[in-house]
Amino acid sequence: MTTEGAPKDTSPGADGAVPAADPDLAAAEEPSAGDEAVPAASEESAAPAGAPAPPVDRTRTPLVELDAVSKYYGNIRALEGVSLEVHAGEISCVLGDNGAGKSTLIKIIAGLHQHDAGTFSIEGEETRLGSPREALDRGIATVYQDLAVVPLMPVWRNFFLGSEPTKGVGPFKRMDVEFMRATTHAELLRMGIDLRDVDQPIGTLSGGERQCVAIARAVYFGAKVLVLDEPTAALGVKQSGVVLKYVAAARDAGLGVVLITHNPHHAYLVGDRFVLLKRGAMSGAHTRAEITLDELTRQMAGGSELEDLRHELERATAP
Ligand SMILES: Nc1ncnc2c1ncn2[C@@H]1O[C@H](COP(=O)(O)OP(=O)(O)OP(=O)(O)O)[C@@H](O)[C@H]1O
Repeated sequence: MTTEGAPKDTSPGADGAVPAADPDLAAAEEPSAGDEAVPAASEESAAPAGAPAPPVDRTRTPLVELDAVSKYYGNIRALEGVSLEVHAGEISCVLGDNGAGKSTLIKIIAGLHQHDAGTFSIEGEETRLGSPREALDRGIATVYQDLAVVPLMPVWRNFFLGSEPTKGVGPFKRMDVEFMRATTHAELLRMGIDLRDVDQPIGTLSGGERQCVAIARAVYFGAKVLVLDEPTAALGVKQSGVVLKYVAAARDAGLGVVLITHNPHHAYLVGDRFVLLKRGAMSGAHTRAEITLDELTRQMAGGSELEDLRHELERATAP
């Protein structure tokens, strides 16, 4: 996996309940005895059943804020005028089709690329990140879709990869294996992941479980902002539900989450804010209270373009 950072100070407990608005996900079977129930919600609301979506507080300083950010690769406009707010305890979803600019946006937030125009602020301070290491030091952890795990190494070893604690001094210094085992088990449990054997090679876990371990790792290492690159893209319905539950658990632990996805159903299950990208530009930005799942889906599907196409087809086939 590819998240790392400084060991955390504190973080509150997580409760991973995710309301289900996607009928397929709502129907998904629960993964293990340790998992909590996924109550079904109407598609108009992803707040817990019956409760209205909490109002978005526009006065707080975001953990991360992009304001009219642009990025060009030579003549290619990868991003233009894109704005995004990421708040503690909230999930900001970035939706877009292939080539929309999602990866470019991640790379700017993760410190791999720098923006060409606009502003990028972390906790109110305008910033230009020089490297992924700098992003991590500022509390931004990115979990990529193709997690860089060592498949044959145990789960606990992957959990601490690159940040292994040691005990003893001088020639007696060695990795604190017992601490790593116990901590990995406890941290996964705290996120609601009851992995019976943390000694099993991480390669034996499902793709969804590996995503969950990466999320738990970011929380443990004290990330303030968690960027998730299409965490459900390669997963089936059931596994997607499990991963979204842990995305919500990270949010409930107080992190600000950026969820990149092309699936409006997945976004609406957990999202507080939605930014839609199309060919590098922002085609919409909404808080949860401002948009329904139907409308989000329509906009993602290129609502007005589809309408135009339908009219054209009707004209073309008219007698
Ligand atoms: N290194 C690069 N050099 C030149 N053009 C690039 C580079 N990276 C991305 N692009 C272009 O920038 C645009 C946005 O690409 P980006 O990868 O950010 O989109 P995306 O939404 O992540 O797409 P996908 O879902 O297919 O990964 C595309 O037109 C792409 O071809």
